[in-house]
Amino acid sequence: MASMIEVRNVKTIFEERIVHDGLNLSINEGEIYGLIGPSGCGKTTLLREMVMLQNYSSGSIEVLGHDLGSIRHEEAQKLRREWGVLFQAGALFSSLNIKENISLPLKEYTDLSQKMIDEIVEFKINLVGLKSADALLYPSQISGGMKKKSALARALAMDPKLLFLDEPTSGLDPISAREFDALILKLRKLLGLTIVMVSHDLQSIYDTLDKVAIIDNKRIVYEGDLSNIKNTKSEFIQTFFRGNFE
Ligand SMILES: Nc1ncnc2c1ncn2[C@@H]1O[C@H](COP(=O)(O)OP(=O)(O)OP(=O)(O)O)[C@@H](O)[C@H]1O
Repeated sequence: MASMIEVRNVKTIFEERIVHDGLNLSINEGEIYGLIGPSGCGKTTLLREMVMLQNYSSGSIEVLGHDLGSIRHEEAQKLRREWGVLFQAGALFSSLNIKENISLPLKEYTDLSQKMIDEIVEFKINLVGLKSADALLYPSQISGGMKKKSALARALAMDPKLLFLDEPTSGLDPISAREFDALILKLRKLLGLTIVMVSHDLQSIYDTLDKVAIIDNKRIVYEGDLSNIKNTKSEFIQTFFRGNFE
């Protein structure tokens, strides 16, 4: 299995505060990989480091074979097109309709014709389970579930190999959350994506993740699949999973 992301001995220090004290993990092609841990343990920070939105203090992160610590500007620009990111807030532009939101990366990174862009956007809208007629709605006119789907369609606009999701089901009602989980599984199968996901949603964790890294006390206390997790001595793990191991 090809390795997509390698995190080696990563330390992250904000002023005096040590957030990560030597993280190691590896994410393989085709995996849905979860980052789990107590609030404030640095899950979002690690995700941001993986997509070059945040610097780490030492160690190394390699994404698709590129060492982010020594990457050149042009190479970095190219690499950014290889992934899609769905942040917690969804972050759609409120002044743009769904179609315009999804078109943004295609306009920014490609010189495709408007007709071509329209076709790609139409395809992505259907791919995430929205209707073609939704394309002209503005973010204020759609439900939370539809916002997440629209943001996901935008993250997929450039046909990325890698997809980063920060708590994708947070704020969704249980039905929409399960629908979103099913969508993620479908997309992985259909597009062969590798997915890195921060999550607090126990159902989502069990239903979608192949492998997890649990961050606690600044370190990875567990990396592996969920079936072996119950034997790990960690107060967070025992509390979080409430003894409900698979
Ligand atoms: N740019 C920054 N400058 C200073 N401190 C920061 C910065 N970014 C994050 N932090 C701190 O790093 C710690 C980890 O934050 P992070 O958001 O990564 O945690 P998290 O595990 O994702 O939390 P949650 O589950 O609550 O979203 C927090 O204490 C946060 O305040």
